[in-house]
Amino acid sequence: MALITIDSVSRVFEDSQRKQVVTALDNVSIQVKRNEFLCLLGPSGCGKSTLLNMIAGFDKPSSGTVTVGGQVITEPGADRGVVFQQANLMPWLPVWENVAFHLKMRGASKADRREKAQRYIEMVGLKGFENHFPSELSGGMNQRVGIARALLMNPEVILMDEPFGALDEQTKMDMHGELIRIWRESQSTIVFVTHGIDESLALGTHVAVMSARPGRIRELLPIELERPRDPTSAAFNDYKRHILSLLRPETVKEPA
Ligand SMILES: Nc1ncnc2c1ncn2[C@@H]1O[C@H](COP(=O)(O)OP(=O)(O)OP(=O)(O)O)[C@@H](O)[C@H]1O
Repeated sequence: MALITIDSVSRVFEDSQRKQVVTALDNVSIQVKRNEFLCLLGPSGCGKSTLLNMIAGFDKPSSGTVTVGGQVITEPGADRGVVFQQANLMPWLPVWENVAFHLKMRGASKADRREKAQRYIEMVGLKGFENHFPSELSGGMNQRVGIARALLMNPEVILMDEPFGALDEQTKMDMHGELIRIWRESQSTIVFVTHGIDESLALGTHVAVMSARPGRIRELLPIELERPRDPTSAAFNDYKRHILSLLRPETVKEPA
């Protein structure tokens, strides 16, 4: 049984300023099972964030439905944690308070927040930095705080929108390894938006390759590569070649 079902979802935006309509997603259907790691891959503007936002409950389909655990999504919920490209931390709060921020909103005591935060701070490898402030941490460390904050609510699904987009290549590769460890440890289900082919192949159990606007699913690929994945291996590059061919603009056939 699928945990997430995206069923015939379309999303049309009305651009009133330019007096035009934009079809961001056109009849998209995907299913994600528990513990899968789905990467949504496609060119800029193909509707990846729009799709993720609908799973998060920040936006609604123009037609079709998104269900998580059998419930039709109409609003955000604690069953779905979201990690954005920017960690969006509170600069005036130390790491542990940022991690436990949602608990504070729910009125949990300081002792309870501190204790609950610790487990996730350790899970993302930030032990020793509990009392640091965001400005004292690197970009990668701030993203770890954002991931710990999302994990703390113990969500069934973690939704990530290009979370490592602003990081340098080496830090990004380190974070990939960390994220796979966290995904396994937390036994969560992840939907991860990226426009990086290598990133999608480093992470996903599945890669959904999307076409340029209007966004459609060109192919949903199960990725059968052993971990840790070697981006120089022949098998990795076979997948890469196939994805590149899917992303290449369709060539116009000459008339016979
Ligand atoms: N609120 C909105 N109003 C009007 N158009 C929108 C809105 N949100 C998104 N769009 C349009 O829908 C299309 C898909 O946008 P979306 O941000 O989902 O793409 P994306 O694949 O995530 O792009 P990127 O990789 O550049 O972040 C784009 O053409 C965008 O301009």
